[in-house]
Amino acid sequence: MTKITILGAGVTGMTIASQLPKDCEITIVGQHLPGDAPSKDWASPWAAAVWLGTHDTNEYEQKLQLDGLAGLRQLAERHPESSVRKIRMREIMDTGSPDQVWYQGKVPGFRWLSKGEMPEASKYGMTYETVVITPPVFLPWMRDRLEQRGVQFKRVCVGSLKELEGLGHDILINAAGLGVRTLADVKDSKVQPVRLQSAIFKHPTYREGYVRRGDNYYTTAFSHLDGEVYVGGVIEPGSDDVNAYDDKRQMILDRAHENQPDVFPSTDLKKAGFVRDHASWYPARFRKDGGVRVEAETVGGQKVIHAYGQHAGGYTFSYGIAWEVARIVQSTIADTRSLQARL
Ligand SMILES: Cc1cc2nc3c(=O)[nH]c(=O)nc-3n(C[C@H](O)[C@H](O)[C@H](O)COP(=O)(O)OP(=O)(O)OC[C@H]3O[C@@H](n4cnc5c(N)ncnc54)[C@H](O)[C@@H]3O)c2cc1C
Repeated sequence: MTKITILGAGVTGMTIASQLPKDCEITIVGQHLPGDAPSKDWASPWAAAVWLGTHDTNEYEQKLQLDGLAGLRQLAERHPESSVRKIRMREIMDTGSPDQVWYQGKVPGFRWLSKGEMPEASKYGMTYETVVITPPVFLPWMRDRLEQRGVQFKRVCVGSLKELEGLGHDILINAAGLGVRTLADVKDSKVQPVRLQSAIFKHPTYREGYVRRGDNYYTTAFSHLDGEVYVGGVIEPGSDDVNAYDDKRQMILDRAHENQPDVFPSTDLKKAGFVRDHASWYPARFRKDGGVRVEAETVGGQKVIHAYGQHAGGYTFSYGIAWEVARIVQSTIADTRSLQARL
């Protein structure tokens, strides 16, 4: 039986574990595990979390994202208790051109918006069916399912991949998110934190997703289909500051009001149903720095498969990365077997 250790118990590590061959013995190790008290030292519990096509991506990353949507849609259909649910998204673009929308015609229910469906100043827009996830439900649900199928979880904090060697695995999967910056034998400084301040509002009837993008701004309103709406946001690449600031909170509501006055009729936080701040960071490896990294490498004698760097898209890329890693694992096992057969 092939022994596999996965470093990282976020959405990336766990989705990978869920897609590995049944005859593998899998242990997930991490400093933070699903079910822990809330901590802002990892990203997965703090995602918005919707499938949203990342615009600045290459063909390979686009495939990973489409596979991500396919996997999440299957969960929505077969396991609604996972919190994954289908939702309609509306994207309004004040920048770029329609030919940059690589997912046109590739995601369910895609259609361009008519002029009358968009603000006058906008260039173009689209709507399609996507998914929304509630991380505090999804992460423990996935952990439970994996444990029921024999996957072990261990709390471990390491300074390098080398420190995991003693676990005796055949393959080590590195899904450590921002941790890859500091692991001594990875030290990928191209991965950086991106701070995102958003806010949660109560809204009993709003049940869709909305995004408006411009050159230097973006605004979002994602219903979680449970009476709460995630309203974003202020993005600051390079910062891991998890504090929420008054002026930014007000700016978020002002923009929501400007874009969807029917949903957010007041710019008064109390009247608008403000519930709480939502400020955290996600690990990103931008396209110019190589983008998402899914590849095998031998590190200090260990067979390692890296899986990290997916912009604001750990959920968007989840099953895409998991299927790609599973494919690399299968071919690594096949190579090892044929090598053994020749000896
Ligand atoms: C406000 C916000 C909104 C977002 N919205 C979306 C969205 O709508 N859609 C979407 O797809 N994504 C979204 N994201 C991004 C998403 O949250 C991340 O891409 C995703 O969570 C990354 O998951 P991960 O498993 O790779 O890393 P993480 O969740 O950070 O997990 C890393 C794991 O590695 C472990 N680890 C790291 N270093 C070490 C070490 N040295 N020793 C031991 N363990 C270690 C950690 O303890 C943890 O278990 C959002 C993020 C934020 C903050």
